[in-house]
Amino acid sequence: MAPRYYTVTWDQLHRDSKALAWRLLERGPYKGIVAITRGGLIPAAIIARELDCRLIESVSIVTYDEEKRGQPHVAKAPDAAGDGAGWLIVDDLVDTGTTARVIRALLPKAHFATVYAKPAGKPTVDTFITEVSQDTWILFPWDTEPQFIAPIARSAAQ
Ligand SMILES: O=P(O)(O)OC[C@H]1O[C@H](OP(=O)(O)OP(=O)(O)O)[C@H](O)[C@@H]1O
Ligand SMILES: Nc1nc2[nH]cnc2c(=O)[nH]1
Ligand SMILES: [Mg+2]
Repeated sequence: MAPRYYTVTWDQLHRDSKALAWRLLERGPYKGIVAITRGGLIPAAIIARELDCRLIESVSIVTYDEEKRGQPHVAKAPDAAGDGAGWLIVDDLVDTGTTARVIRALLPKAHFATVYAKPAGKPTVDTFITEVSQDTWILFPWDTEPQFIAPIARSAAQ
């Protein structure tokens, strides 16, 4: 079945990431933030700014090639962060929870937060802001660009 799409604009991503920062504030302070590249980098930057956190670590877990899911592969493990105690992990979303399970194995004591969550991934995340259905594919601002769309009257006539 073709997925439905949920398009997230820069403004919306900024607003949703700030909402996540508000929720995370009461659980802090954190020793630092671990951003899961690449999707977690922008939310992590916004959250780091709001939580006044300057220590940012990155982990690269590659699970998808566009919309096709493969075996998760750790392209870069965390250099610092130990077992994750006192650290905050940030990603843009959880879908199946595959990436989350890999990061949890690497940093079992960290707090894991995402901006968006789908039902299958929800049990793997500690804090998130917006839930979308499992058959929805989230399109981030970096996945899209504005383009010409024909007037409704013209496209309806075809
Ligand atoms: O819960 P899951 O089913 O594992 O899916 C969620 C992960 O998939 C996407 O990353 P992706 O592997 O596409 O890499 P990217 O962040 O570099 O685009 C997204 O940024 C999450 O990290
Ligand atoms: N952009 C994007 N990447 C994903 N990786 C896993 N699920 C998704 C999704 O819904 N949107
Ligand atoms: Mg990712």
